[in-house]
Amino acid sequence: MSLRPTALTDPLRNRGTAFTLAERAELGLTGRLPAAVETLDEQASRSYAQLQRYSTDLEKYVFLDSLHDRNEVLFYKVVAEHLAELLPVVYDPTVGEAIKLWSRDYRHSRAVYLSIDRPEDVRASFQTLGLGPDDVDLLVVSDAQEILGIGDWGVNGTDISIGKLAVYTAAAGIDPNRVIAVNLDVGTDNEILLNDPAYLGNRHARVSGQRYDDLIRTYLEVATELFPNALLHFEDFGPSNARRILEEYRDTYRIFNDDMQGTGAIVMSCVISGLKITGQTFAEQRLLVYGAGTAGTGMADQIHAAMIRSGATPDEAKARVWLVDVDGLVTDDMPDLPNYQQAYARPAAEVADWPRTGGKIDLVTAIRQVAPTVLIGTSTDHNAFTRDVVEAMCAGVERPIILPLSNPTERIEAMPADVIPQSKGQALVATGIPVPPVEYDGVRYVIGQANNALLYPGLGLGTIVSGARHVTDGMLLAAAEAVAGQVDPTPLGASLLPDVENLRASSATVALAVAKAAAADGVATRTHDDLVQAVQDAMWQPVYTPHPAQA
Ligand SMILES: NC(=O)C1=CN([C@@H]2O[C@H](COP(=O)(O)OP(=O)(O)OC[C@H]3O[C@@H](n4cnc5c(N)ncnc54)[C@H](O)[C@@H]3O)[C@@H](O)[C@H]2O)C=CC1
Ligand SMILES: CC(=O)C(=O)O
Ligand SMILES: [Mg+2]
Repeated sequence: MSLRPTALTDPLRNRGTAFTLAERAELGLTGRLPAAVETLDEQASRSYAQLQRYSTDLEKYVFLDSLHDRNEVLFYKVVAEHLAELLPVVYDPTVGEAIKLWSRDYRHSRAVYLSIDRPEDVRASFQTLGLGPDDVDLLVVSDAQEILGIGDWGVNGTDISIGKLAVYTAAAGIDPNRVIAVNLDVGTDNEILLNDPAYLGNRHARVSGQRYDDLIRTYLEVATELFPNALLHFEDFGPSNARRILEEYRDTYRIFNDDMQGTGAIVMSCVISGLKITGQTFAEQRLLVYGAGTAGTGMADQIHAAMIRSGATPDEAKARVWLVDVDGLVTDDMPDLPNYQQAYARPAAEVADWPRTGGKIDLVTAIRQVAPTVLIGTSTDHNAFTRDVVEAMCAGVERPIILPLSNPTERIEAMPADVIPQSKGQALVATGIPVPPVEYDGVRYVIGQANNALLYPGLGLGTIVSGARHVTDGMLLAAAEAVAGQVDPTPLGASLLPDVENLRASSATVALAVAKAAAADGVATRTHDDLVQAVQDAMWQPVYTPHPAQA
């Protein structure tokens, strides 16, 4: 029996058993479906019940991934109805497990693959989609060098672009018909992949230097020329490339680096909430970042800028930031200091008499010397925030903000179930992964999820609605304040961030603030009489609209 492509095989058009008899006749589907005509609600109940039969999150991921490839509306209906439960399945942390197995479990190909070995194919690869200049709002691209906290996964990292896009749609109603997931396959340095016969990517080491830079430039030029209104989201690039690309191109193209800017902004939200409790200003903070790569230095940049806005001079602000990386406290006498750490390297003379272990100033020592008000973990160093670390933080300040942000679960610096009791309930904690509340001394501590997923969907929606030419610092700050503005963190045990359950409403609020900031910064290209309504109207809903053939 021949199974030629039909509306049943196109996930963007497919409705399965929800196709009416008239639609079935119109679309050439007569006799191709069982007799029942179901509602979307009935289909969603069945799919959710099917999902419950799987016991592991990875199995659930595979089930939802195939639903996504079968019927896009139904997939988003199920995810939207169970957002807090399913976000960790379609996204972080489960997506990390799926990425490790991606080539072996290869099922489908909804992304665009751009190969370093065929740069001449970039344009043709996008043209195969048959999309016009007004058809695309958003592209998410990754070269997969630093996927979450699990490192280099080459073409397997395609699923991070797809997962980030799924969150854009589930959380902020970005139209899934108007997005493109992209993998830049520049090779991989992951020996496991290079020696795995099942690996599907370019089987050579990562290419860097001029050829890499040329591919990035070609991608930016071609994507912008073909889809001039689209936001170009960069995800999980290595620290040096992430920063270089953002700095070089952010004034020319509409680009956004989620790990630097999105994470920086969600951390800003946490600190804004924390300061409502401590009653301090940004200029009074002392920030220690443990793991000074893409995300860590991106956060340092945004908190440094906030210190200046709240009254510190640039030098005073810089003197309130400390980075600790693999070689301990980052100082300006260290050889081969990467460019992204240089701005915050401490003068060696300043720390000459600080105690050293194995020649380096370790995390606990730095905390004892500095008494940070904010400790951020973006190191991938699992369990690095030991009891000693937490106690040293509490010895320095009354209510330390402690943010173990590394993903996925096997990389997190500390679990709140340990940090809360170790700090006797004093630490203000948020994590990158979702974690349950902690009961301690009769109080229920709700732990906010400081994952950029709470921020970037609304930021993207606001950028699209306003047609912003660039993503400005003002838009990032507006997003951070809009997220923090949705919670009252002052009751004991309250979360620093809004609940994931309310993510859709939260994203709309963020989008509104971002669109206003785009206008204030002079980068908006679209004006709306009623911005609130414009944001609502822009949010795609998982419903079956009248079929074109019936409309
Ligand atoms: N919560 C969130 O929204 C986000 C969390 N992250 C997480 O942050 C972590 C880092 O991500 P990226 O910055 O993209 O990676 P990266 O590779 O750019 O940075 C990691 C940094 O940690 C350092 N490091 C590694 N081992 C260390 C150790 N034992 N002690 C001290 N420093 C160490 C590395 O030298 C590097 O400078 C990942 O786990 C990632 O999942 C990243 C972006 C967003
Ligand atoms: C959340 C995220 O973007 C990361 O862990 O890389
Ligand atoms: Mg990331």
